[in-house]
Amino acid sequence: MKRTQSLDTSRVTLARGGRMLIDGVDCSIRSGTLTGILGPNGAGKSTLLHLLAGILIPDSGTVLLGGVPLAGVGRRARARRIALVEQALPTDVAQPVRDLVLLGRTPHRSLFAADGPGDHDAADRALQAAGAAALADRMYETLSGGERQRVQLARALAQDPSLLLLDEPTNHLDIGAQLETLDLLEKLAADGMGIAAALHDINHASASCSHVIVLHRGRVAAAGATAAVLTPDLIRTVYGVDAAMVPHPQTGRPFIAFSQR
Ligand SMILES: Nc1ncnc2c1ncn2[C@@H]1O[C@H](COP(=O)(O)OP(=O)(O)OP(=O)(O)O)[C@@H](O)[C@H]1O
Repeated sequence: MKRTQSLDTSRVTLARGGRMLIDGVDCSIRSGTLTGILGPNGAGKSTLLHLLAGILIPDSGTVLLGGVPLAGVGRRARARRIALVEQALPTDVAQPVRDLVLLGRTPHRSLFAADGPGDHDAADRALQAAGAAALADRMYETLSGGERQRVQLARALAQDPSLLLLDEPTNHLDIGAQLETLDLLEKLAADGMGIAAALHDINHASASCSHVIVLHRGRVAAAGATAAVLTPDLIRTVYGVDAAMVPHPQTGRPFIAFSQR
């Protein structure tokens, strides 16, 4: 079981070029939950993830890690608790996959120490969990987009974080790999990790996320338990499309059929 951990934002704002990208956002990511961050293109999903990861500093408001201002947590201490898988994956990394995944262990080692057996075990477990074990000896730059996605997830898991932030983690993946990834995220959350994932596929959120935060033009349009938040009204307001909900024939969870208004 992971150490209990939380990320909270309180009235967080960020402006760029005279525009509010994030405008007074309050949100919470809790241990043991898988939270989908939803919203149309440009709504602020990636920006919010970067604020939660401490990569961007808010203009006003606070981000709290376990109740402590994130701004005061050092980089290594932060990296021991929070891992981020970015949307734009690097392509020009001339490195074997195993070495790249081992980089996830850096925050856990003393500054100039070499990788120990524990680090190699953690990297192997992460590669296995992310479905990337067969890629361990490949050069990263020769991988396909979907293979890179798995390897970056493995690097983040090797970091052994309490909080995992992912920007469109099913991007580039075929349907089988998408479902495997969502299943893995659900299992990690059930095991105590706090996970937030920006998702475009609302049905992925409906099927897998315990909670959702729906952003619209940099603000929270709605947040809470997934089934309560994802209503046809909300979807119409935020995405401008009609939505009909039916129970999924296998899981019983809401399945959403979309149509243009
Ligand atoms: N450095 C910047 N300067 C100016 N505008 C920016 C900057 N970074 C992001 N933006 C704008 O902020 C808005 C939010 O961007 P963000 O990437 O967070 O959206 P998103 O919800 O992740 O979008 P998508 O679904 O398209 O990935 C967009 O309109 C984007 O153009």
